[in-house]
Amino acid sequence: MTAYLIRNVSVVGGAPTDLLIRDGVVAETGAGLTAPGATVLDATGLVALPGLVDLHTHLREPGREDAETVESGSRAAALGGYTAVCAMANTSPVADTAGVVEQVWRLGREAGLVDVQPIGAVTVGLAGERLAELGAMADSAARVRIFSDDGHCVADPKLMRRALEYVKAFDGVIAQHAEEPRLTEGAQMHEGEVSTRLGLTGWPAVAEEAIIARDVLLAEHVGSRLHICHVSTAGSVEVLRHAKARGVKVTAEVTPHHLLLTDEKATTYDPVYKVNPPLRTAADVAALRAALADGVIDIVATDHAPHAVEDKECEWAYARPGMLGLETALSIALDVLGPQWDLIAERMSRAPARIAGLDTHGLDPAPGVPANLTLVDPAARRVIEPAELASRSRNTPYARMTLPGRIVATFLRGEPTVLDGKAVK
Ligand SMILES: NC(=O)N[C@@H](CC(=O)O)C(=O)O
Ligand SMILES: [Zn+2]
Ligand SMILES: [Zn+2]
Repeated sequence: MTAYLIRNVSVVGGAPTDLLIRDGVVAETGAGLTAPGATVLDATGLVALPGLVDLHTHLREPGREDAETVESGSRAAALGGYTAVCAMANTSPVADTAGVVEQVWRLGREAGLVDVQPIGAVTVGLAGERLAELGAMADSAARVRIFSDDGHCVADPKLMRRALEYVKAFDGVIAQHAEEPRLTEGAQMHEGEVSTRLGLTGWPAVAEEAIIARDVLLAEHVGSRLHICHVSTAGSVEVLRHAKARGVKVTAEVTPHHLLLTDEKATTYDPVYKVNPPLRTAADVAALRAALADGVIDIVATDHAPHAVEDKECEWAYARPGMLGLETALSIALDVLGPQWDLIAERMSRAPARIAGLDTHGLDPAPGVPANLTLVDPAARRVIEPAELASRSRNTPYARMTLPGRIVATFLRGEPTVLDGKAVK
């Protein structure tokens, strides 16, 4: 194993120091380190963060390998500064058995670019009718702890209650895609002034807020852990604030796109802006940013949702919802939050690692800590070229935008997965 001596790096925004990485861990830190035989990286001006952890990634394998594979998604993740991703269960077949979650887990290990932690489905086939074999997935080699029907809402309150009760035994968590389906039939975009103007069927904020309100009450009743996927409205933030004040064990995520973009984008009719939940109003964006700063929203999660060209470059009504996220998330966070490195480390690495129970991730670089980390150049600016992305898909809403920050290197257990901004394998 090669040792790496990273010189003059700011650890989570602190004063420049050296980091020696050896045998998979951070061996030493301090000014003026020497290490004969180590590969030296001059990191002057760079910031070291604990490797980013994404709680919400769609890898599309098995089933839609044309849109993404575990390997291509892992490479996109590493290039985005991630060392671990949680892979959503809405694959084909659905990840609702020990067999499928073990397959995804093994493919992740073989790719070896990030740790891929499979998420298991809550219900068989995501159909919302019968609970999947949650215990078998938890006991499998993949050690599943997060369960989600993402893409669909667990709409039946009785099933949701039973799922929450079931995962309590092994400290699991149910990650809910909060969407009351009866309120979003035929929905194409956020219900509001813009949808009225465009004559498109709306997806009202209350469809999200009603499910979150119900589920925080259920989680409180049962005493289980609940996680809310892709929170998108100001009203949801108020429900979560209330629940957290009562001590409910609820955590919540916001996506980079909901922190930056609004429903005005729909006026272009470009389906790249079609996403679920939909882009909301500027007032929602402001409330989400404030909630991320004050902790009512715990984490940024990408909801990286690759789609093949034919599913995206068509009429708005026929396009699949979803956007790429892994390769641009840190840049959007930098744009939105500025260089608040401790906050970025907390919301994009430490807190998601805690929620997922990934105890070798989300740890600030310090002696003895597993060397899962990323080096960011905050001064760099880059133009997003869809054709240059490592993802197999091209549906980024940031095409040709100039964004701040660049991932220079990523280390997974002491081995570089990215060097000089390029994937090592
Ligand atoms: N976010 C999306 O718009 N799409 C996701 C599903 C989901 O996250 O709900 C997908 O799988 O494509
Ligand atoms: Zn979802
Ligand atoms: Zn999703």
